Amino acid sequence: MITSSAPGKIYLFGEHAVVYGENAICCAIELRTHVQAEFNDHIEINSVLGRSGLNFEKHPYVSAAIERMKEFAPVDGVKININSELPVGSGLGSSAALTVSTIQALNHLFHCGLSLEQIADLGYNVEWDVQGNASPTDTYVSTMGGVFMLPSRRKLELNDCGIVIGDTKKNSSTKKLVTNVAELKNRFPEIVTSILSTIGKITYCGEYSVCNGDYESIGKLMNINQGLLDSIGVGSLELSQLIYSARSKGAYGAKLTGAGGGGCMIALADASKTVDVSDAIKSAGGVPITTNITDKGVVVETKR
Ligand SMILES: Nc1ncnc2c1ncn2[C@@H]1O[C@H](COP(=O)(O)OP(=O)(O)O)[C@@H](O)[C@H]1O
Ligand SMILES: C[C@@](O)(CCOP(=O)(O)O)CC(=O)O
Ligand SMILES: [Mg+2]
Repeated sequence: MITSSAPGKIYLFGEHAVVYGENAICCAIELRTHVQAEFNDHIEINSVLGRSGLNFEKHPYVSAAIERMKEFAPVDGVKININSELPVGSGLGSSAALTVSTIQALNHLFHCGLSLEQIADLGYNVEWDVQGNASPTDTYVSTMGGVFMLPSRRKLELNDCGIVIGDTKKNSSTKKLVTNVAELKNRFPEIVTSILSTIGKITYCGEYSVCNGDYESIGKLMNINQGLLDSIGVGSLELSQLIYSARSKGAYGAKLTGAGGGGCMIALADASKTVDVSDAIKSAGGVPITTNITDKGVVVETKR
C-alpha cells in the first residue's frame, strides 16, 4: 500500500490568463490531499463524494488519472482512498492536488519510475481531459512545491509575507468558469484577448515586486488583477465582499484565487495586520483559512 500527498495552491496573479499562455505566479500551500492506493481485484475509489469504480461523473480527476497511467502500467485492480485538507471546488487547487497525488501513488504502487517532470505533465493532461481546457500551473506547482512563474517554470522566493485566505463557502467548478471565459473570448475576441494580455503584464511586473519583496506593489497589482478578473465575469458578490473588507483593514491587496465564481479570495497583509484582516473576512461572512506557502511538493508518505 502506498500513501502519497500533494499540496494545494494560491495564485498571486494570472489565473485564467495562463490558460491562454500568459504569465501567472502561483504558490503551493500547506493544505494537502492524501491518497492511499493498494492492489484490489477491481477499481474502487472512495472519497467524501462517495464510492465508485472508474467513474467520470463522480470521480473525474481520479478516473482520468487512472486512464492516463494505463500508458505505463496495467492499472485494472486498485483501491484508492482520498482524504483532503482542501475545500473542494474553492480555487485552492483541490483537483490538481488530487490528480498529482493519485499519479504519484500509482507511480510507486506499479513501479513506473516516473520523474517529477513527468508527473506534472501527466497531471496537466488529466486536468485538460476533465476540463476541456487547462494550464499546467496548478499541477506543476502541486508537484514541485514552492512559488513559480508559469509558463516559464521560473522558481521565485516569497519571504515573510502575511497571506490570509477567505472562503466564501460557495463552491464553483473550474470546468464551468474556464468554459465561460472561452465563450466571452469568442464573443469579444479583441477585448478579452487584450484583458488577458494585460493580466500577463501585471504578472510580469509582479515578478519584479516579488523578487524585491515589495509587498505594497504586489498588493496594488493584485487589486488591478482583481478588477480585470471581475471584468471577464469570474467574480461574485460574496468574493467582492470579502475582498473589500480585507482591503478596508489595511491589506496591501486582495483578489480572488483560482477559477473564481465563488470559492476563495486571498489578501496580502503586513504580519501586524493579518488578525484584523482575518476578522474583517469573518465579519463579511467568510471563513478565514490559516495556512502558509510551502516548498513541499508531492511526496510518498508511506509504503507497505
Ligand atoms: N477530496 C476530494 N474527493 C473527491 N474529489 C475531489 C476531492 N478534491 C477535489 N476533487 C475533484 O475536484 C473537483 C474540483 O475541482 P475544481 O473544479 O478544479 O476546483 P478546485 O481545484 O479549485 O478545488 C471536484 O468536483 C472533484 O471532482
Ligand atoms: C482558472 C485556472 O487558471 C485555475 C483554476 O484553479 P482552481 O481549479 O480553481 O483551483 C485554470 C487553469 O489554470 O487550468
Ligand atoms: Mg482545480
